[in-house]
Amino acid sequence: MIEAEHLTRRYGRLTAVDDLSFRAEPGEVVGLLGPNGAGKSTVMRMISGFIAPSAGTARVCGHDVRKSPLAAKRVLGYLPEGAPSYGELTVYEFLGFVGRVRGLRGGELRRHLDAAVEHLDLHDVLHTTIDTLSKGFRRRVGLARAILHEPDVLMLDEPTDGLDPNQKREVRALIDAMARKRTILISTHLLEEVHALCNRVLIVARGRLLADATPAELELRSRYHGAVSFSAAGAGVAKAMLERMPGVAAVEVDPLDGRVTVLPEPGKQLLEPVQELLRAQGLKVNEIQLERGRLEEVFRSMTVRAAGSEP
Ligand SMILES: Nc1ncnc2c1ncn2[C@@H]1O[C@H](COP(=O)(O)OP(=O)(O)OP(=O)(O)O)[C@@H](O)[C@H]1O
Repeated sequence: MIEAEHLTRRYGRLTAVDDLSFRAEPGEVVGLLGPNGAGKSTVMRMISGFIAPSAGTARVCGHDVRKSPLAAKRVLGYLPEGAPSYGELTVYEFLGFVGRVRGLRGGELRRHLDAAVEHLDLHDVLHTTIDTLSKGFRRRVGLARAILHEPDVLMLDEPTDGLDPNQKREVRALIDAMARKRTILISTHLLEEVHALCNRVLIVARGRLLADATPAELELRSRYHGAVSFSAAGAGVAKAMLERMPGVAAVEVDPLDGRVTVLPEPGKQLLEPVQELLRAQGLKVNEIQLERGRLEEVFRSMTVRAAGSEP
């Protein structure tokens, strides 16, 4: 479990992290989502004990990261931004080194190494120098390093940043497999990552926590929640009629593909009335969809509002 209470970090006059409180429980993958410079890495650096908070506390599995740093580090695996490692070592040498630093020796070290290599599928590159690996494999080595001591809590700072789409998918599948019993905190600025991995999201901007919710709860806040979208030949003609329909807040037509989206007033159901109107107009609908809401729009409106709230 991770508990952050009123975490604050100031750099001179800049408050990089401002009074942030949250909990992440075992079995949860919590996404720390925010634009560049929001303070995500600073939060992780404080929880990992890498830098000290200016105020507030963090606990990892109940261990205060300031008062009991060794106990906290023992239960925490951390993949820092960019997953730095010793590039001139082979994967085997590097993980062996990390294991020894972690206090593992002999058979115990071998068992942990084997498990991490197996989990991250590193057999084929075990004796390859890290600098010569693809980015995807280097990230896997970083993840192997983070889980080597079998921690209960994992913190991954932008774990798929800089990877190509296939590598991103692979790394996400690996993280998903690690999630079962652990507490995982992932920082990202990618909404697709939240969709793919997280069961809870903390939205931060300018160091402040703007939302702590499940992706589904955030979708509820979207003005597209309950919207009906469809494409049909000649759909533009129906726009004016749809706009006049009771319960409709707005109608948008995509300038690129002509897809129509009918946005509801709060709490209004539009699927059936829209279908009825289209039928009555004799429009042949190719495909019609009821939207759950758009995380992108919620994220953008929250973070833009936060950016505008102060000089
Ligand atoms: N050592 C430092 N000295 C001064 N300012 C810093 C330092 N580290 C971070 N900052 C500032 O604190 C703010 C938060 O930075 P942080 O790296 O935590 O953001 P982030 O959300 O992780 O961004 P990114 O996604 O770009 O990595 C930024 O304005 C950054 O410039």
